[in-house]
Amino acid sequence: MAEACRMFHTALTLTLPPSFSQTPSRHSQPIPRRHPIRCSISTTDTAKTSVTQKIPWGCEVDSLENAALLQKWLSDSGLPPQKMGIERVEVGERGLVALKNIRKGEKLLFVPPSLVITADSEWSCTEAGEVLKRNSVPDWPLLATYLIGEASFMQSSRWSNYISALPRQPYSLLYWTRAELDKYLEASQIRERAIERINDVTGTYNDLRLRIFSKHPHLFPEEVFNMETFKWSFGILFSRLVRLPSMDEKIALVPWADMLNHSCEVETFLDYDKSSQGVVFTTDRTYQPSEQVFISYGKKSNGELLLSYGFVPREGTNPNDKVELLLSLKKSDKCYKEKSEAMKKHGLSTSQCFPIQITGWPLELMAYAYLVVSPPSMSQHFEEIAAVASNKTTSKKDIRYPELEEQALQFILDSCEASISKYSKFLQESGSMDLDVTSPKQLNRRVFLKQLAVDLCTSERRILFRTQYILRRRLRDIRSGELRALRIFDGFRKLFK
Ligand SMILES: C[S@@+](CC[C@H](N)C(=O)[O-])C[C@H]1O[C@@H](n2cnc3c(N)ncnc32)[C@H](O)[C@@H]1O
Repeated sequence: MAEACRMFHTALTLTLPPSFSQTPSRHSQPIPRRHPIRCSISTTDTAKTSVTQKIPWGCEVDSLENAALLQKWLSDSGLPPQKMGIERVEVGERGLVALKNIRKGEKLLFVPPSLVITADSEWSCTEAGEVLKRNSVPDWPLLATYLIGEASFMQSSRWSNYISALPRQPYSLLYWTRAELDKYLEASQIRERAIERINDVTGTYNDLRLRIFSKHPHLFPEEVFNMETFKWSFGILFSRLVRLPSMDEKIALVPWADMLNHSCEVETFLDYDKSSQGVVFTTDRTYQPSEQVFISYGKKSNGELLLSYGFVPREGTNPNDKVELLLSLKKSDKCYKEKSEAMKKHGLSTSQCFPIQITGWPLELMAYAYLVVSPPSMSQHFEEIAAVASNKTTSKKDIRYPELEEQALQFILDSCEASISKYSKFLQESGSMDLDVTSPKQLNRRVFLKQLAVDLCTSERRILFRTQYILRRRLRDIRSGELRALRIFDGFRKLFK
């Protein structure tokens, strides 16, 4: 799923194209009967009421009964015999476990295209699909609507066994309220990403409602297609949708394959295999019977994994972990106007985030720091530095201003320390908890969210501590080098005297 899941962190343009044709459907087909469902219409505070009471499909996250029915339906529908079975597992609640010895380099799964859900899948209500396609609804909102539509048909949908095995409430930051995000993720930039994502999903739903659903209420009744059900379907898409590079980069829900959990220690991902004509992955290690089999959801940081999948890997196990460091240009800067204009011109903001890994930080961050600390005498270079900071330049990237280096590093260090103190404040206040989050069902929601936040903040602060250490050492070296140079210069002066 690595490649496939890379899509989840690309900027998501959920909003629909501005011009929606309102042409009525050419051929109206009888609409299959929907099972009566009672979904409440859009709520503003999502956590006040549990979604479990609202979404009448799907199952508890650890339900094996529905998973067994899924497994049987898949076999009856053409899924070849498998070397793995769905079981309750320690990491990820349900997962695929080896039933036999599995070799390294073996291809597994072979899910045929007929069992894969894409934007081209047939709708139980053909007319609804046609309306969306006629309105050029992009794949993500189209699939979200498709999933709700199929779910509402329950047994009459061909995907009913699949949908019944999906979690009724996927783990996702979409289900955190604004108050919970503010309280638990105040220190982390993931909070902003979550708010942005929630707004995207809300905006997409409102857009669809305004432009399409309200015009075709017989196809998209509000009791079925509402904010609650969209939150569910987007939660499912964020945590299960994959991009299949060898299937023209199509995005797809792949039943069975989406029972595989993520491990930071493997690199293998799902893709379409043209020779066997199925979705497969190739193991990059051996598995003994009863061992859980993993794939990679992509090179994602702990924050990104929490955002889309609702979990944080064990501390220190994610080599792709990173933290976003916020750097800001002060309004009191003598060249605020010139610098902010140069930033704006290159798509930067006066408060800009840069990713930091345990192994270091990008050149863009250093360029941004140079720009912030550069004196008025360097105003002719502002544009050039901003271009490097924005990563949109084709010219040589590695700019160096030795005379500004100490100030730039000190500026980054100050920003890093300000961020560390935010994390430390949260971690101190939350107290040191040692709770097992592998069975969140038993844990009270607040404790569960708090533990996830503690895990995330601990891992992000760890990267910042390392950055702080490197910055301090570099500054110490620069300063001691300067001191040495000064002493040598002083020695020469005395000699000449
Ligand atoms: C693609 S689904 C995998 C199947 C899922 N466990 C199930 O039972 O439906 C992704 C979800 O599995 C869980 N998951 C996957 N990898 C995990 C991990 N390493 N640790 C904890 N949870 C994980 C998360 O809840 C995530 O949202």
